[in-house]
Amino acid sequence: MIRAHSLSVVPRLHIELTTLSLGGRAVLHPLALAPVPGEWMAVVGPNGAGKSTLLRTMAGLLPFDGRLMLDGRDAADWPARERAQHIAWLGQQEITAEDLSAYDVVMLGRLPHQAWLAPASTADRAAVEQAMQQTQSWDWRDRPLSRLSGGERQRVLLARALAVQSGLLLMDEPLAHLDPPHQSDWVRLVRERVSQGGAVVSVLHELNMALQADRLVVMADGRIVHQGSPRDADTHAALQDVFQHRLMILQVQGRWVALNA
Ligand SMILES: Nc1ncnc2c1ncn2[C@@H]1O[C@H](COP(=O)(O)OP(=O)(O)OP(=O)(O)O)[C@@H](O)[C@H]1O
Repeated sequence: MIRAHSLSVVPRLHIELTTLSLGGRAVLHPLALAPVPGEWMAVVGPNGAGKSTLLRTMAGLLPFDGRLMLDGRDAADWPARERAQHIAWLGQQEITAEDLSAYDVVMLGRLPHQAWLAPASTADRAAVEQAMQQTQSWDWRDRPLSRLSGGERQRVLLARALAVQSGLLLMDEPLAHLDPPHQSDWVRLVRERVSQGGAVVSVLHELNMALQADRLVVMADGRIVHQGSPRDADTHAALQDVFQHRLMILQVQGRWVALNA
């Protein structure tokens, strides 16, 4: 695996939310969260807990009552291009141009760095190749997205988020469709990002992957009910609570794993 570009700027994001409503119903309740540079945060919780909504809110994609601050300034006051250089987003079931080649999809990640209608620079092309090599999607760079499998497509979309070379990476269910070796590769990529000082926040259903994060954010009913180390007993207790004690959390060869009870 090749090394990622070093991260020059890692912005501090901080959300303080009072409420967020969708379709006239409050789905997020008072909460605060601040990703830490050099840390991988995994957001977990049962279906409908509000994980994706929280992540979309942090990406500035949903209006809410409260404050979203980026480096001490209201995120809405940042020029959109500059903000997009600092925060990369990998969403679920994103609508993408299916006819674009995988290469061109990843190049979309470079838009925040490009002048209006300017051709891709050498740095843009290098960033795209590096991201596609890192996700092992370079071999199908010429194929349209519509002709890729679910997992292949997810690796292209992950490469697009990596190609932004942002200090903050927000990913909603990044492991969807990935087979076990590529899930492990994703964890290695995240580890590499945070070792360079980047901040990563991921919503994950795969608890065994989430238990490898630096911090677990446990959600239920639109609230953060616990934040802590995945190694702490109180974090395990919070997980047990939100999943109705239908889990076993065990240590196997030094690693915490969750099994369905
Ligand atoms: N467009 C919408 N209009 C109304 N309610 C919505 C809308 N989108 C989501 N919700 C509701 O908001 C709540 C939180 O949804 P969200 O997708 O954030 O949950 P989640 O924790 O990511 O769930 P999952 O694990 O199932 O992906 C759910 O109760 C959901 O039904």
